[in-house]
Amino acid sequence: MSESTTYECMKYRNEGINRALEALRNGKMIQIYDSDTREGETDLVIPAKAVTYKDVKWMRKDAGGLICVAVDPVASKQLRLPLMADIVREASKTSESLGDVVEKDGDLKYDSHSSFSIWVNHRDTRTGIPDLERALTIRKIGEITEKSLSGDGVRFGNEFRTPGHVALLRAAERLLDERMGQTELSVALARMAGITPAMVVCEMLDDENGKALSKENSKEYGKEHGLVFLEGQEIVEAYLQWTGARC
Ligand SMILES: O=C(CO)[C@H](O)[C@H](O)COP(=O)(O)O
Ligand SMILES: [Mg+2]
Ligand SMILES: [Mg+2]
Repeated sequence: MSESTTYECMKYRNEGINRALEALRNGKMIQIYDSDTREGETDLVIPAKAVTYKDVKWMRKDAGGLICVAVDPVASKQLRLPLMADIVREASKTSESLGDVVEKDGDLKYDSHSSFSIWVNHRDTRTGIPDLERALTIRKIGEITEKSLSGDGVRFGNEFRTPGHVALLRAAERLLDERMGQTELSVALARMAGITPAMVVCEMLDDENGKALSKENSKEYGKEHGLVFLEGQEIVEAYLQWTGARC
């Protein structure tokens, strides 16, 4: 059986996973909550290639966190997307003040390191911030990820410039074996769905109390908007099933 049809034979005991994969294949939004012991945050999540300016508006107004695109580790390597912390560490060799500020072991209370890469705009944008322009940059990140994974020798800098207004996140090389942030959880789901593994994530924040939106309120929001809500552990278990699957 070919790679692209592998997912068709997979059905998961967890109905939420089946529904989430179906939604993602149809370019629809879902929610991913990482875990009570990590950030304790829920992100809105949608495939980059499917994003329209209305989705950017939705994330900006209803979620309110950072709008980022998580990129598969294989594509990240081929596209030479660096971790921002590595760039700053390198630059600190000639600028001492950067050495003070760069992320160090133990800095993050919820993980070993952040997944932030560079911030980009597509070269066809003007300022890069309006919903239409961010949507264009995001879709183009989806397209270049797809091209890169299909073996096209693409050059990231031909299409994008940095600094920009869309944050790239580089998924960990060993994906869920290494890190269980929404960066890796969303990319794992994309692989399972058989879609391009470039995924938009945006944290849901609470307008009333200044905190991240609680799990309960995120679920309630999801019910009102017909979104599938998944927790990190559910994705980890399904991904294990997927990686061990022989159809
Ligand atoms: O910090 C973030 C970027 O705004 C978000 O938490 C996002 O979910 C991706 O990060 P992570 O993989 O660490 O959860
Ligand atoms: Mg975070
Ligand atoms: Mg997160």
